[in-house]
Amino acid sequence: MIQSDKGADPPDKKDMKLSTATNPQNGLSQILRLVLQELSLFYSRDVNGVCLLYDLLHSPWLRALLKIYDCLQEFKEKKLVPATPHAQVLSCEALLSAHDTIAQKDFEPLLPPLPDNIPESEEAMRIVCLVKNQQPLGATIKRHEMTGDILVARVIHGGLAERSGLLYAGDKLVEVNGVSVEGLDPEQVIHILGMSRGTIMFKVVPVSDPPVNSQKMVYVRAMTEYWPQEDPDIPCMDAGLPFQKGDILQIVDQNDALWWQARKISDPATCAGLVPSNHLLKRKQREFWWSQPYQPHTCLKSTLYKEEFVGYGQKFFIAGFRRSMRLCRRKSHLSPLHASVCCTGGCYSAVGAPYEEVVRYQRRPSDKYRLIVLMGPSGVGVNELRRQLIEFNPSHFQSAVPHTTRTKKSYEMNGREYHYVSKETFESLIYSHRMLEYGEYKGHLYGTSVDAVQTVLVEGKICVMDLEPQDIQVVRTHELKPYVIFIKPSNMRCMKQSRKNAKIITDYYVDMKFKDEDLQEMENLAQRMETQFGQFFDHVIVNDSLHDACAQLLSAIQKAQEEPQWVPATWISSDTET
Ligand SMILES: Nc1ncnc2c1ncn2[C@@H]1O[C@H](COP(=O)(O)OP(=O)(O)OP(=O)(O)O)[C@@H](O)[C@H]1O
Repeated sequence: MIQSDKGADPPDKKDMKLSTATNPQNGLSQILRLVLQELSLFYSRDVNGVCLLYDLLHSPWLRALLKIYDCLQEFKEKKLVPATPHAQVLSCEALLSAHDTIAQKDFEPLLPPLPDNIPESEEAMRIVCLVKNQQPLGATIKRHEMTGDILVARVIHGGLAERSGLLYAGDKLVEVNGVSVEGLDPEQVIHILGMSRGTIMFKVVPVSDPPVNSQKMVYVRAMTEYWPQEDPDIPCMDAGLPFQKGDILQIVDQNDALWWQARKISDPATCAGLVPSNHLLKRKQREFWWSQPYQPHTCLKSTLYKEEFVGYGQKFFIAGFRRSMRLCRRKSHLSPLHASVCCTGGCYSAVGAPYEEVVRYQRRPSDKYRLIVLMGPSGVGVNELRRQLIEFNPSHFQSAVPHTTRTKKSYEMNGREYHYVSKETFESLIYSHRMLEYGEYKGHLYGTSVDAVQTVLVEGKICVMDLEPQDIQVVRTHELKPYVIFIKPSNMRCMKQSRKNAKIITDYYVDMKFKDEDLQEMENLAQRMETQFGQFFDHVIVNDSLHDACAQLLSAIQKAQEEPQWVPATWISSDTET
């Protein structure tokens, strides 16, 4: 039996490969030697035995021989054969002929000689041939107000015309596909272009100084929306780029004071489009797009006041969940104090800058964590999610301890539930812009200070705070680099189901169940918040299933801290740490 013949075992496959690779001769003679050795053992055996045949077929040397045969066969098939027996001679001749043509400047087609008597005023023409494909040509034309000439108004970045490098803004069109454009309207020229198939030939008088785009690429966040179809002023509606609040745009050309060229970073492959410049959009916003100011939740009226210890009854104490603090937050916009400071403090007005310059920011492991801001309509679950997050990992996530002017109760501790301060101290914090949010409730002031947030961040923890949207501009500083997560209700049908046992907090009822009107109000408010403040939201989570929403929140926070994000450019340029 071959199995018993251990002494004649072939060297293992790996070694065989190695030795074959270093010296093919050695490997082959080794195999052949093995074959002869093995064959000698077969002489004395019964040639009719099935076992013999079995052993023979399973013997490693036979397989090795078959492999060698396959390799030889493959090599024979692969052998390269020249396409023609004279290939080498032919290629040599072609090279020499090309060399001679270039050396003798023997180019075709031969152009007729220039006439001797060209008047000085004769304009040089350029003939441009573009092959039309599915894409637009990427250029706009206009009629010169004085001369009536048809001019290339702008060449769109990334379009066919720009990529050809042959058409420039300011070039004068003379002919399109052999048809003179003299006296035609731009619309008639567009019609000729629309009718043409395949190649389009332009005869142009080139502009004397083609514009050079030396500006650096700028990225901006759209703080408003823009719909070219609804803008009667846009020079070419088809070339317009629509965008929504919060879209990140790459501004590729700012040569024109009124109309910039931009592309969305979510769609980088497409050619650019026209967008109003910062100056123009600001003007348009003032003229047409004054959106209705946001009206926060005002339906809660104080009648019966009963202190409720929201924040207790958990496994441990978490600051910033007190009922009075939460009710006060909702009313903060109504406070006259808030209004007076807010206006001098540069809070967001409905007509703010339409574009905000942004850059990519990647937090370094040694940097403090970014502040996490949760916001959403009252009752959507902002506090529930914040509480779950802190309970999930209290050594990693924490709330800031708020300030209040009310007196400390016997069971409270200064710096645990609140920082208890005098009205004067509280107001001086407001006037020195050290309060991120504040409000008045039942004659007392409540609020969260920058320092309270910094205390959490300096400890190397992630500070998670709940904020009303009208306070968003106050926290948007390079110091805190907030990442804003909007918590959104799902549709009414799902909310009715998921909020069956949920309790709403009001200042006259404790543990009141959600009514349909509450859910409807929540949905309306969420829509208004999104419309007015959507540009500030870095991430949106629909809070339907609490479990899913928590998981999404955790993952969003991780991304905010560990992955590059678009942030206002001012946060980075004024950041001494980076
Ligand atoms: N996904 C959810 N499924 C079921 N119940 C939820 C969900 N999210 C929140 N709740 C419940 O809804 C109620 C209101 O939530 P929460 O107190 O967090 O609201 P809120 O957004 O903080 O509003 P407010 O600031 O007015 O208190 C609570 O009883 C909470 O447990």
